[in-house]
Amino acid sequence: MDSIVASSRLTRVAAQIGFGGRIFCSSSLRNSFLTYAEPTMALSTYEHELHLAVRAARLAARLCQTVQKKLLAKETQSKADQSPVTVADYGSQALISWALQRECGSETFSMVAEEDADDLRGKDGLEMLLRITDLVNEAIIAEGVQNAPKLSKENVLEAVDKGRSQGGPVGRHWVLDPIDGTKGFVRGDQYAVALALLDEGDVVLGVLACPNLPLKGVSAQSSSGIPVGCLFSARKGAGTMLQSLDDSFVPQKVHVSDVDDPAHANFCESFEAAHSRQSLTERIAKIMGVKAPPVRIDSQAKYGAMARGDAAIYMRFPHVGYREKIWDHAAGCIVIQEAGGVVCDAAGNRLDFSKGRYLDVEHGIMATNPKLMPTFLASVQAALEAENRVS
Ligand SMILES: Nc1ncnc2c1ncn2[C@@H]1O[C@H](COP(=O)(O)O)[C@@H](OP(=O)(O)O)[C@H]1O
Ligand SMILES: [Mg+2]
Ligand SMILES: [Mg+2]
Ligand SMILES: [Mg+2]
Repeated sequence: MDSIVASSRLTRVAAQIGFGGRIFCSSSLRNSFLTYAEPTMALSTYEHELHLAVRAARLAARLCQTVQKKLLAKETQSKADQSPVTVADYGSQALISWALQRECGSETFSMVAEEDADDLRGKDGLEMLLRITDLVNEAIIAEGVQNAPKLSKENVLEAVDKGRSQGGPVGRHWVLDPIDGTKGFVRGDQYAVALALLDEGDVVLGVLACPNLPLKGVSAQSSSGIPVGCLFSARKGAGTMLQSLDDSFVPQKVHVSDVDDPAHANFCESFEAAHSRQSLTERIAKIMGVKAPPVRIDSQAKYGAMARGDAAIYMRFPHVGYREKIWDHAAGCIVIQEAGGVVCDAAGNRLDFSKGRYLDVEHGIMATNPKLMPTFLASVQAALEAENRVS
């Protein structure tokens, strides 16, 4: 932790931005913030939006932490696709939607988010909805947001349903996974609150709040004394920063691993075998000459871990028929790219987040540093060809 030192200056500036009530950062009041803070400290492109995203993701992460500590069986449901969703997924989405609309205004607000409120409407969802409404109001009170009205259950339904946008190549759209890695969350393992901003089809900023990720080393034991709780933030052209989720350390720039010898590289992949074909990734690693066993963790925490060099390679090859969604990769993708990494599909195409809620890719998603990418791509293609020959 030696290089991560506390800074009252940065913490003070950060505290002036956002929901603390000291300065209300709606776009209409943005200029007054600039005048107040420091006339020379003009916020460059998307800097203001990144601050909002960081504050919103932190707020939601706190709600998730509260819930994860004592999650009850009745607080988890199964969605139509059999995947789990909890009161914290909905609560996180409602909070972020509410917080961003409060700052940015609701007229032109657009958000592409994973959850919708369908299952909360009607008798069967009422108990869960009441619990979510309590959690959201408690989180707002705990944050000390000034003049915040108490949200009704209808307000919560509306906030969740704001995430139904179709996104696309025109205009600005927030992209949210309120809990990425819900299976990890329910298991008590890794998960991430993942928030990105799409502008004219391009991801321009991304935030990953990873409450259970150690500040150093993805596999650090709790007995090591290394604090837990990371927040990665990236802005186009400005790099990727890592700070502690509790804001007690100065943000630090991170960089992907620069290893260029596969024999010294390691790779990360999904914890859940159902989410990525582990026999294929094993084959790819073998062809490439990677010797280390896979680091398996849930959620886009993988992208964060990779952005700071914990793993040199990321692989995700879903089983046939699965279609990726943009919220599962938008924030993580820019976090890696701004840390100097490359993200693409198995044909070497960059990921295109401008096509709506889905993210269509060839075979899967892969990431590494620019030096390893040519060998990595060739190994993936060789492994896929070998698989075709067998079947
Ligand atoms: N059969 C499947 N194949 C691939 N991905 C799947 C899947 N079922 C669910 N997922 C996605 O995998 C995400 C978790 O990623 P990871 O495998 O890296 O932990 C889930 O995000 P949610 O937990 O937000 O639903 C979900 O979108
Ligand atoms: Mg889900
Ligand atoms: Mg997800
Ligand atoms: Mg999710």
